[in-house]
Amino acid sequence: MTDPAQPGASKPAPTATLARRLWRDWLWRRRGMVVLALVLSAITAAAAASYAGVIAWTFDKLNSGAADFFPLAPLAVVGLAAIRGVSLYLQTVQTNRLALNVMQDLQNAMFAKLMQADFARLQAEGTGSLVSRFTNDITLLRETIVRLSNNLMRDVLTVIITIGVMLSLDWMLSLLILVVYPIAAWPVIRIGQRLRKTSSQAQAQMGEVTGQLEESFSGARMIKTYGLEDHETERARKSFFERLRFLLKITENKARVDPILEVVGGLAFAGLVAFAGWRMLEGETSLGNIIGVLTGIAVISPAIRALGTLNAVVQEGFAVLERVFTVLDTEESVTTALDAPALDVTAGAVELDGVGFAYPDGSVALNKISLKADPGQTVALVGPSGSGKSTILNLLPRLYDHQSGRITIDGTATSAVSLASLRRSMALVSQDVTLFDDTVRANIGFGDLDAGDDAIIAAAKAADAHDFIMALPDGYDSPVGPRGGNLSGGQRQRLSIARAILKNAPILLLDEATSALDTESEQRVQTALEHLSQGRTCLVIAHRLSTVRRADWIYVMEDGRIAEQGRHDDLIACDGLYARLCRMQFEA
Ligand SMILES: Nc1ncnc2c1ncn2[C@@H]1O[C@H](COP(=O)(O)OP(=O)(O)OP(=O)(O)O)[C@@H](O)[C@H]1O
Repeated sequence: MTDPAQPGASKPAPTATLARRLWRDWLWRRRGMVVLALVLSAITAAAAASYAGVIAWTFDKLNSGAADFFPLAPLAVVGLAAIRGVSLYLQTVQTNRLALNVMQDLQNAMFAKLMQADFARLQAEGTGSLVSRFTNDITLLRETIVRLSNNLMRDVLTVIITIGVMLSLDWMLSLLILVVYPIAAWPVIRIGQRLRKTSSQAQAQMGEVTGQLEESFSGARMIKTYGLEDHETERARKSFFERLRFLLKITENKARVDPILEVVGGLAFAGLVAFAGWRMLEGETSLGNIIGVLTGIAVISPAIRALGTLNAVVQEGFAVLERVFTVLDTEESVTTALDAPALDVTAGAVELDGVGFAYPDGSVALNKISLKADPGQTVALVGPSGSGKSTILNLLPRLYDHQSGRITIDGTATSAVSLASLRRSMALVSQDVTLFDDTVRANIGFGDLDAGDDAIIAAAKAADAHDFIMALPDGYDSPVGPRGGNLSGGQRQRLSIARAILKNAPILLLDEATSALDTESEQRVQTALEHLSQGRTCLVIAHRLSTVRRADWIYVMEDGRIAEQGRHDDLIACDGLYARLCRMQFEA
């Protein structure tokens, strides 16, 4: 049986990058919106450009003494202003709607992609930096897209149509302007390029700052008890200073744009006045034409100015877009074939055979590890810190892929089955409990999203959590608070055990809590864990004497290898590493 709804299923080689496909699909789906925005932009631009023609016509008529024409001129201007006002409003709303839709699509695509991303990648990037992608990056991108769609369509059209009108009035004068304006663009483009680089660095640094702030606030207990307030303040001060440096650099670059445009604009205007005066004295152009061309400049100047600064904004936005597209186009490395069969756990035998693994940074964590847990057995992993115990628990649900050897469940290689089915077959109960800021019911319910109330309550009873839940103000509907902050450590652990019971997976991966709970709490957690491990194959990183005594088999790890194995009494009798660890770790 194949299992199509699986994370990490490798798809056929794409013909275009995901980002490009997304963009194409998006344009096609929203073609109506795009066309409407373009039409409204064109009307707005045409209304603006018409000012030059109307003014030229009016002054030439007045100059020729057609006094009866006079009331028509202001009426024409008012009419144009009204058309422009209405179309400007509609166009602004339409282009903003368009931009916000792009943003939402990108946000959704990026979040969905990151949810499917390799665990290694999420670990390496860090929470702060990931969050910053959705806060800073997306905000910056929204500003860019809004500016881009507002200014690019409308202003480019305004410039093109107005220049057309100006050329028809006096092509020589107009050409002079067309020669001078591009000269202004060159330094602006250079500034934009520099800005893009700085902006990219500033975004990355913002991610670091966010991560650091999170650490400082979430570690408040440790910071206070260790008296690290000054140290943290100093660390934050350095990051804020670094941020200031980047922002100042960006501000300086942006601030250069307007003065450059001002000076070049002034020069152009002076040249124009001199040239126009000379042509008029020579009788080669009319007063109406000159005033019309000047009106044209007045119309295109703000548009060109907006386009000039737009370049800087766009460069900034491109830096962000590059980061977003990199996320979208990164291929996962933990994958299975699309038609990979679902894992069928018949008994629950877990086996590692000569497994070797090094983390992405090259540090070797496991060296030819062979171990097995027979169906229904509890196998304990014991060893000094850094010996590779957690790594084994990471490899079983394929959070990371081993590089050599074989990992099998009931004889089937974990790499040959769908990731979703593999992960469905295991429940992980870790010492750092993850609770979402939701109700007690929802937090247990994550074990099985289809479970009804009865199943949730039964799981809570088996985890010895029902009584304390009923004592909460709203029972199962009580919020657990951010990170489960409304509950005690033991209560949080019992909720996570209830969640695992509800998941009802045949294989249990358990990382026993090292942090001390009070005796009563610990006893309750222990009882809950005993319920949970009944009838399941259980691999446990053991920190308690009672666990190792009860275990069917113990693997003692050292430097990524199995140093000893056996049952508790036999290993104690050998008086080797295990006996030493027992004396230090458990009996203390
Ligand atoms: N994400 C990671 N990136 C790089 N190296 C890592 C990573 N996680 C663990 N390691 C390294 O792999 C080795 C095994 O670590 P592991 O966490 O499996 O040990 P452990 O026995 O579970 O330790 P502890 O009891 O302290 O949790 C260690 O040398 C550790 O430094």
